[in-house]
Amino acid sequence: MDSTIKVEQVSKSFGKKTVLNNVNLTIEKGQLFGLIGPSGAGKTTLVKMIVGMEKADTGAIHVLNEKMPNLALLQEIGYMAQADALYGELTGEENLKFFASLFGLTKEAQKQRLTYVANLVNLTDDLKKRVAAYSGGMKRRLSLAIALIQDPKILILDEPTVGIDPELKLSIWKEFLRLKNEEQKTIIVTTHVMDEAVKCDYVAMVRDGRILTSGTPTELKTLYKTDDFDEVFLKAGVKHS
Ligand SMILES: Nc1ncnc2c1ncn2[C@@H]1O[C@H](COP(=O)(O)OP(=O)(O)OP(=O)(O)O)[C@@H](O)[C@H]1O
Repeated sequence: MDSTIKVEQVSKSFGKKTVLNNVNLTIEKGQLFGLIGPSGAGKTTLVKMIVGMEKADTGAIHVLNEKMPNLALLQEIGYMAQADALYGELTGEENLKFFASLFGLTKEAQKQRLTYVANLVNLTDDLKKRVAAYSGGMKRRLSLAIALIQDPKILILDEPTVGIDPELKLSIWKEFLRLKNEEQKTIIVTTHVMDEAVKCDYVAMVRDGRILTSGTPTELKTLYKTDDFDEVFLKAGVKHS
């Protein structure tokens, strides 16, 4: 098995509610993979299972050929959750140092990564401020920086650009593309914004716990005979309703 992430026949329920229903996905090394779908579709549950924070009821998930969940793989997976998990009483820098210390980085490597990630998300000048005094967008940016701190092979980013202004959003997407193209990172991004979907190499559209359709943005536009990605989603939904 050579794919970086393989999700096979995965289903998950919470109580009586089926949240994921027989999901299959294959994500290759160096791919920027978009999980697109409305609120409640099951995207967060799916990425949490890939990270190893939730367990599938049935089916299997493999990351870098290891069956998930697997604690040893946390070093290789940078995860940015939808809700920021930050220490408000600490400064931005202290938060970054804390998370860096969880991974096996030398002091020098920690310093270099800290400077790089802070600069990347435009927080260098705010590192000495307490996180409790950060705006919502600054907290998102700090969460993104934390996901990148250990230089993982895989990045799993749950709605990474929500609450971030358009200019920074563009520069963050530029960096995702650079990480993928130059460093062969494998990146999963969840979003409900279609202009982000078209930037992905491969897109899976999720609704009601099922993958409605998947393919490259160009393949999907051809398949559904439209240039408008919103319309692809609507047409895929009608086909499966
Ligand atoms: N721990 C849980 N217990 C019970 N229900 C849950 C739990 N986690 C998620 N759900 C339910 O599962 C469904 C899918 O939620 P999920 O967060 O995966 O969707 P999503 O596509 O990420 O939506 P959003 O874009 O709003 O985050 C929702 O109906 C949600 O209420």
